[in-house]
Amino acid sequence: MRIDNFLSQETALVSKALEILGLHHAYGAHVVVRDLSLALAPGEIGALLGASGCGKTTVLRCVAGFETPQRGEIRIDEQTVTRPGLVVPPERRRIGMVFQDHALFPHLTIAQNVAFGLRGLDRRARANRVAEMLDVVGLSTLADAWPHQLSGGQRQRAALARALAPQPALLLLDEPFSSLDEALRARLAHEVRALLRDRGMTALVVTHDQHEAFAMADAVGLMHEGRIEQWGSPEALYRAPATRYAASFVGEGVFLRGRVSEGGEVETALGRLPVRFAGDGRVEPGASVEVLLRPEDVRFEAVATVQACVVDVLFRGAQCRLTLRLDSGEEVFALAHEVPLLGERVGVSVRPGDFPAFAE
Ligand SMILES: Nc1ncnc2c1ncn2[C@@H]1O[C@H](COP(=O)(O)OP(=O)(O)OP(=O)(O)O)[C@@H](O)[C@H]1O
Repeated sequence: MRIDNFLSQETALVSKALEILGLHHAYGAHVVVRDLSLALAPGEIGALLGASGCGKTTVLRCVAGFETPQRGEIRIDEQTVTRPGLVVPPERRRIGMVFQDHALFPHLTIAQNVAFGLRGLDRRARANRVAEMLDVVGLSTLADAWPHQLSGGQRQRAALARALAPQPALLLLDEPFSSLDEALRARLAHEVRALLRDRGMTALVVTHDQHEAFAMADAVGLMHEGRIEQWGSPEALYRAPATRYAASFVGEGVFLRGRVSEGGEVETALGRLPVRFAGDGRVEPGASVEVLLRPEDVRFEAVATVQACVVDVLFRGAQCRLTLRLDSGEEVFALAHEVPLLGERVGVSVRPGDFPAFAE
């Protein structure tokens, strides 16, 4: 057997907890999801990240069974739940859901909310499962409280316990923490990731907040106008953006103009920089390109051959983010521990390594 045949058969054998193939959905004439495909292995946490209106929630609603796409197939735990001519109803998809707005039943206690999806179990098994789930999310002492007596973060934990209680095959989370303040959001994202990993739960999170996506997911799909622009680990999205859009959406940074030299490096106002081109990786010498520089790529130094003027200082506690204007008129960010004076001229250098570059 040829090695490539062997590999493709191996790949086919790896089970998938969620598979979306060629999904296409329009509301009337307005196409919002275009030929979108993705897969999650069992226990994997994926995130769809993107600007408002790019179609993330629509993908989630198709997976949940609330929307019927015009084309494409969705498989949950190897079972087809959506394809042309077949739409399995939401309650038969073995999914759990957590939404932004808590959606707890206000007239039921927290324990009764968690028990809601457990009608198939006898009284004792149900009580045990509720107690276990409340323990998992740290709400055991609030079992008899009413939803309005809980804080926003506690309500989201309760919603998570309710979604996980029936032991779904897949958990869907739609902007789960966006109604919470920033510090709590970061803490809960981290906690929920640990909890889902612990239980081996497969999950798909939809968010416009890259910090939330990075904190929770193993793989992130950056969506743009109904398509996945890039699918990869948070590190890959940040360090090796596949497109200029991905480079500008994820993280902070600036694009520095430059020209490709004979040796494949790029001449810029910060000197000759080694680069990596996305796509097929080839750009002709002489071509105009843009090089992505993140704040941590640029160093501010007392002595350096390139000088710049400090035009802005953003104090962030442990570090400051400086905006430095180069003699070319272009501005770059740099991180610094010391705070220089506004208007001061300082030396600038670039860390060793190569940088993502995009043809103009
Ligand atoms: N039921 C609907 N009928 C008509 N248009 C809709 C409907 N639901 C969503 N849309 C439109 O489809 C587009 C994508 O919406 P969707 O909610 O999927 O995007 P999103 O990326 O989740 O955005 P947000 O983060 O703002 O929720 C938007 O332009 C929206 O106005």
